Amino acid sequence: MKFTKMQGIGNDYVYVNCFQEHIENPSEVSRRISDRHFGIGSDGLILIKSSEKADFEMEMYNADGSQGAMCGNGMRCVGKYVYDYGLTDKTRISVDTKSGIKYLDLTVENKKVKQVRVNMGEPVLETKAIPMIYDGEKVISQPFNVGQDIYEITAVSMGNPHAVVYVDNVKSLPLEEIGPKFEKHTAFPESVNTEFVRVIDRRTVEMRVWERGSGETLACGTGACAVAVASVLNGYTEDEVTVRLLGGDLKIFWDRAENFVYMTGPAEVVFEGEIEI
Ligand SMILES: N[C@H](CCC[C@H](N)C(=O)O)C(=O)O
Repeated sequence: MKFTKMQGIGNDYVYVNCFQEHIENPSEVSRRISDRHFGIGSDGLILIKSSEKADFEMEMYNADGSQGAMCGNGMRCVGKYVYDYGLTDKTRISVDTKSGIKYLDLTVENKKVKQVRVNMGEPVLETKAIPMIYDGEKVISQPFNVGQDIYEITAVSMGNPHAVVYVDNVKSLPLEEIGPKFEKHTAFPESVNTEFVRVIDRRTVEMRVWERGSGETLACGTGACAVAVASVLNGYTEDEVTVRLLGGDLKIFWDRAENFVYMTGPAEVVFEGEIEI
């Protein structure tokens, strides 16, 4: 199987061009190749496929083999791949996903994509659509027992579920310990991606993320969007926020008039390779 290793601010996936390759069992392949010692090493697998409804389709799998519905950092890398590798010469493209069609604007320098702006769609707050088991329509800074502690959660879906928690210090968080407790929490029947956020000022936040199916990653694009929406809803920031993640920064803008969330950031190729699967 030929692959391209790419990363979006450190959120790294193995990309397979399914116009050329056919993957029988993507969940198993994702588990195998994601291992950072016995495989290629990645946060998961992303398949670039043809689509009847859009220019392309993105199919995404986490490192544990579970299929995700949407991947923001991955979407930027898909935009870079299809342009740089000659699958399209358009700089405005559409990519279908399990959470609907997303629209991308590609910024090209010297015939290569340097930056991508993605319309990530509408944030979803209704608990049944997150999905989240809760006796109420929305969860905005509501207290929940997680393990032995109480955390205030704001729940947002960007096509995948997110629990946003505000803390005073993200660096000292025992993420390995508390992350799995959120991931397995019974309030989230389809599990959840959890973001721990410190507000720096009205235009800047910093965060770490424990991802459903992948553990801590250096960045999460959909998570950064969920954090921006939660920060506006809680009155902490303006509608345009710089989200500082371990792997780099993302610019997020929640256009309240359109109710679309825009994410802008880089995408890079790390290396190309071939592996027996
Ligand atoms: N890292 C991705 C999110 C992956 C979400 C996945 N962990 C799931 O929802 O199952 C991003 O940049 O948006």
